[in-house]
Amino acid sequence: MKVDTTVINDKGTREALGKQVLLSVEDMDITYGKGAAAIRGISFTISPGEVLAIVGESGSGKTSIIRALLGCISGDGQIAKGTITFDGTDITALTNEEWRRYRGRSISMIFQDSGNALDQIMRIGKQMVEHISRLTGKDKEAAEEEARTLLARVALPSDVLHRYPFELSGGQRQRLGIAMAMTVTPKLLLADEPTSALDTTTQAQIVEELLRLAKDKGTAIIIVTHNMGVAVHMADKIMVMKEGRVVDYDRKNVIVTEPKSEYTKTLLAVVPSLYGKRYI
Ligand SMILES: Nc1ncnc2c1ncn2[C@@H]1O[C@H](COP(=O)(O)OP(=O)(O)OP(=O)(O)O)[C@@H](O)[C@H]1O
Repeated sequence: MKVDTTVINDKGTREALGKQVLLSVEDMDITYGKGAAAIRGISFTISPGEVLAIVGESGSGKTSIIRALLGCISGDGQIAKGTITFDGTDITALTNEEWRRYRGRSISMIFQDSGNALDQIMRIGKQMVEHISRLTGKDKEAAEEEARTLLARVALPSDVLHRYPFELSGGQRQRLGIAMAMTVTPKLLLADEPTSALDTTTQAQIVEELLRLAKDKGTAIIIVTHNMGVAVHMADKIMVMKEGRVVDYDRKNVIVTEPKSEYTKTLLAVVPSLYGKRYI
């Protein structure tokens, strides 16, 4: 089995990587129904502790790629071509049972509306304790302690444990979903517009928490965002998508200083006015 052990260096050429590549996607096409491939020729790699941002306008294919990595492309979508190698295994060939083992443990996901996936009429404490016990094997007391720690990490008070999801605001529910996704330290965390529903202060806090996860625990993070400012702030590598194709993919500093496509230049042009020079 071939695992890509190269990265794109600052000069835009591939070079051998000292550390192991965690995920390697090679020449992947995704089709929906019988039509031509909606997503074409996707190739990228990510190493432990690295943050990759996938940026692009609505419909450019970001969510399809994330879903392919989770084995759950929506509708009649499928991987028509290419390979996805995760931790040395070709995950395009997994059985449903094997997928279940991967999801939540090795690969975690934060959706745009993570909080809405919760049972709205079951107390949050009960849901968290069950979730933590199932993934970690901890007893009720230890799981409750862990639940408090996770809530603190996303700036939610521990009295949330006694409440129901429907009693929280949308932003609080999203933070709760993010806390649950952090229950185990996944090797790979996929985050699809994780902060778009949150106010600016909470967004910054969640971004810092995600970056800490990458730095301290070596979790590789793929963040999907339409916001180039967030990508430039967070990511080590940036992949820019347009109409189902990659138009730029490189280390952040290369994307910022020498973008290849006009589209990337357009996205970058609005960043300083929105976020100030400190992100560049
Ligand atoms: N279930 C589906 N059936 C048919 N086509 C689909 C389906 N899901 C996505 N597509 C098509 O695939 C392409 C990429 O969509 P995708 O949702 O991956 O884009 P996106 O960049 O994540 O968009 P957004 O930012 O709006 O979430 C689009 O042309 C879309 O119409």
